[in-house]
Amino acid sequence: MTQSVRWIRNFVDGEFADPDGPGFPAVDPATGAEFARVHEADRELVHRAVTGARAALHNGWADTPVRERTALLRRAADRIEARFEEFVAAEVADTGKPVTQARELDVARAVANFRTFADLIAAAGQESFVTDLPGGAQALNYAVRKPLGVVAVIVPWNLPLLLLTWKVAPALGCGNAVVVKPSDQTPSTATLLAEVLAEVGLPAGVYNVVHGFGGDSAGQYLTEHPGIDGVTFTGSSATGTQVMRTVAPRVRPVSFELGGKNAAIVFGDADLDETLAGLTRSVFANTGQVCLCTERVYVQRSVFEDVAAGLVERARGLRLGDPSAERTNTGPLISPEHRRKVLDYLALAEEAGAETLTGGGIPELGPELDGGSWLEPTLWTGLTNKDRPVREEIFGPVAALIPFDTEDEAIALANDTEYGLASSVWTQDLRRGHRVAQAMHVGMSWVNTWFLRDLRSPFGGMGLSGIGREGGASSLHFYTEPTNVCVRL
Ligand SMILES: NC(=O)c1ccc[n+]([C@@H]2O[C@H](COP(=O)([O-])OP(=O)(O)OC[C@H]3O[C@@H](n4cnc5c(N)ncnc54)[C@H](O)[C@@H]3O)[C@@H](O)[C@H]2O)c1
Ligand SMILES: O=C/C=C/C=C(\O)C(=O)O
Repeated sequence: MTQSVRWIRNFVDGEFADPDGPGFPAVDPATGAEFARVHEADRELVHRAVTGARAALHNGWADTPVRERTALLRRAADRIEARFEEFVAAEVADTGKPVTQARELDVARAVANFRTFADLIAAAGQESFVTDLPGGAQALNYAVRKPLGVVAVIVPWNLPLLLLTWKVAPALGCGNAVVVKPSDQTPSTATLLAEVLAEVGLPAGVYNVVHGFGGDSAGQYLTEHPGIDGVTFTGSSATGTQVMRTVAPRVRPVSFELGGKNAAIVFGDADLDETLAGLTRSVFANTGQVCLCTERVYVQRSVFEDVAAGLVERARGLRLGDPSAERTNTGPLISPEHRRKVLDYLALAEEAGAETLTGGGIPELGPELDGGSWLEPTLWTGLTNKDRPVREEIFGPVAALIPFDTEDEAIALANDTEYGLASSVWTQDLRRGHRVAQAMHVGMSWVNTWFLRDLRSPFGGMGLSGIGREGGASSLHFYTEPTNVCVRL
């Protein structure tokens, strides 16, 4: 008897939609096994999603009172909590990440994203000014913010639910309708979120999911659709360039969270244990597949050997294995193709004369897992800022350790990049911590910590790392259009 196939479905205009065709596989990166099929949205279904979203806006969603919208966001948070383990299982199946991380980061942040924006939107005021005119007259200037409209939401595969809800929560809370295009590699939680939003009463057409790929597929059909009022995109810088080119003719606003080549600077006075713990997270979290991850570690020469030895010890202590095991803290890369890309950088590093302090190969984890996209956590020395593995984003569990002597030299080395996303500075001299953190050409700079988040603060990067910011008022500004009214009194 043929085993029945489980399908991951599109969600359009309030209903699940199953276009004809073979679909594409949903694969568990930990084992390499296909566990479901995904219905691929065609151009017609994307068109239905965009036009249905527009209709939903005009059928009342855009005029829904703020308190109703924020109450719905809170219900969504509560419902995700009620179905927490379903979301964890879906995220682990798609990404192979450890169940402990999916619980503590990915799904927990989805709940926090909805609650944070419910609070922020409920409390948001409007800008207004009393304008003094010559002769004692006055005018009143006030801005009313209206929804941007139909927003294309395109997200990557590394933190699928976290990044999806980081966009959808403020977008819906501000009265927009969204058409979501998840990564083809991590389709599950976007569809599960569709169930939840329908359960909590979101009107049909306000949240839509179209599955597929980028170019010549759902991603491109969506961004080139004339019915889109804006695009919020998180992904690689190269794709960001393509998306920007696609929407340019219609001058649509874009919010871009793109790639990075993030640096850490470790000064000789840093607290060694705290720094090693922080760097182990910043280099190897999510198997190095976090946009904020550190791939360049600049260490003051006086402590270089101690930091290198300590990081090697911690890298070797990471526990790769069955994602469902509580002891596992490191998963696979997302796919064989991505692992091939990271392995190519390992080869480039060897050619450039790197010394591999630890890792550099494919671990043997036993027959259950050897079909997965596993890679040993890897650290190099012997590279410089001129080498491609130090200049280009790798997006894997690898980092180059490079010595420096002076503060000015460290700042120059860290800023020597076309990216500008994140950095971390490790020192017990907090005046130096503030000074160096502010000298970084990045959107986010941490001191003696990493990836510590206040969701009200601006998140994002500059240069090749993106356009605009998300979080707090930054999100509310992107997902609304202000009209300033001036009344002569
Ligand atoms: N700055 C951030 O906050 C942040 C967060 C996570 C990941 N990222 C970046 O994302 C990258 C890894 O994710 P990825 O491999 O999924 O990125 P990607 O750019 O390949 O894909 C991202 C999304 O865009 C879609 N897409 C691809 N081509 C498209 C096109 N022409 N038109 C419309 N959509 C298209 C993909 O299907 C996917 O859903 C890394 O570069 C990482 O740095 C950045
Ligand atoms: O991989 C990128 C991580 C992005 C994280 C956030 O957008 C966040 O913490 O809000």
